[in-house]
Amino acid sequence: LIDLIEPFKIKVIEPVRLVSEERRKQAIKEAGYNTFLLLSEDVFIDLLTDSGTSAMSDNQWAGMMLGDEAYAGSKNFYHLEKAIQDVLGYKYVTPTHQGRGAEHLMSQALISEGQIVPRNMYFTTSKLHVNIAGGVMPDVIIDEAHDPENEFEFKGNVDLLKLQKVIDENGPEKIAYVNVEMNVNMAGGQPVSMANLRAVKKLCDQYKIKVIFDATRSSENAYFIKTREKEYADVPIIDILNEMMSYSDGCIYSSKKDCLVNIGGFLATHDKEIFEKTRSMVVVYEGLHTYGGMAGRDMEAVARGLRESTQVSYLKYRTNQVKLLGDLLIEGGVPIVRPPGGHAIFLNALKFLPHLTREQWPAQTLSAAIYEASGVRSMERGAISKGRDKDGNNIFPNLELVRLTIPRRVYTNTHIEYAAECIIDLYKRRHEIPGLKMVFEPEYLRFFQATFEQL
Ligand SMILES: Cc1ncc(COP(=O)(O)O)c(/C=N/[C@@H](Cc2ccccc2)C(=O)O)c1O
Repeated sequence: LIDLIEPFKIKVIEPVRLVSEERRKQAIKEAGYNTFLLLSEDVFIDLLTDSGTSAMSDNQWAGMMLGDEAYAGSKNFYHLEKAIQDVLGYKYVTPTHQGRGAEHLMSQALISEGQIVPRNMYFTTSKLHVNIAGGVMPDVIIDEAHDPENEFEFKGNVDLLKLQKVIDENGPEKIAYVNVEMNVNMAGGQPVSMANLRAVKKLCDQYKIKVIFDATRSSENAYFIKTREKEYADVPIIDILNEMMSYSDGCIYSSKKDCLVNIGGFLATHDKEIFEKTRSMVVVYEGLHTYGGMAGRDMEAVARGLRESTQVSYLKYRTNQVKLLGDLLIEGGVPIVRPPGGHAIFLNALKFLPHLTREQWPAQTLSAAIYEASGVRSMERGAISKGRDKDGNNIFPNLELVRLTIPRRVYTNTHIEYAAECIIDLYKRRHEIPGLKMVFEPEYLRFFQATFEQL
């Protein structure tokens, strides 16, 4: 039990309720079988995302009362800058309203038409911002990441041979930067090892290619380095993070995850040139360079949350709660991506619903069926998220997944057990679940707003 014990006690609660099965059937139909379109009040346990859904600490809430809402030079910005310098080791900080703001600035600043941004594995908004800036984003992740059952403990690693091939085939000048995400979301929340980060930087330095991290879940990645790379067993998380970031030129960071806040983002860098480019642009798209679309109080909450995210007792509880869900599902025979990720458990929808064709959207079908059966909301992370290729054809990735994403410091293990039990029950009657057909497809990031009907 000691591995699961919460390093906090609860002071404020927010009531949740399980609406009737009849209402759930109606609600998911009204939402076009897209969990993004459900009303929060119809959701019992919300495992859609870990983004912006954490519970803040008393320390962070106290910080909210210290918001310096000066338009320029807010003291909260300097607290945020100091926290990033201390925890991540970057000297320069550009605040943004959330991760996409930082992705927009970074891609606009560093990419010219036709350039390439190799990344371990794509993320939807990251890829779109690279495309908007005129670039392409080939995946260079190791093959193990595409095998849901493979138990390699650093499935987020960059495949150095694949990266070398992209450089050799296109020439280093065509590479805008190499982009490495930590606890790779689309691979199942899978970490990158310190050894791999070091090797990627060494390779890129040979060609003077910049390395930019997506550090959105880097505290949880640091915890996996501490627990899985033996030389780091006794190294403090803050020192592991500093070393990780030393193998990059800069990062984008959606504060809505590991920084334990409801809104916020930033771009941080060791490189004065990147800083000056992005700082000049932030005033066009986000706000002044000392608030970047955040209120002072929000910057204070991020500064305090980033520091809190380096506490081992918290990271141990957090990642073990995710693993609890994974272990319960494995015990129940439910196919999931292994090993359990840092922020979520990913169901293998192809194995869960083998009677459906890819055009019946197994992952979309499963996430809707889970909600109807249990009131638990999850997110489709398969072909609907992957989208279409440049010829407009649907892409059907190996990883047709449903993400059960655990918010930080929000749900108890009883909630986790309830979700597992309901999914195991659904698995037993999986052959009864009909597929879906898409009836509306928006232009961008279709998974947010597409609607479906049951076949
Ligand atoms: C590795 C990584 N990098 C950047 C961002 C953007 O940050 P932001 O603009 O949201 O702050 C995200 C956001 N991830 C959220 C929200 C989301 C976003 C798009 C599709 C589905 C869900 C999620 O995974 O739930 C991320 O995971």
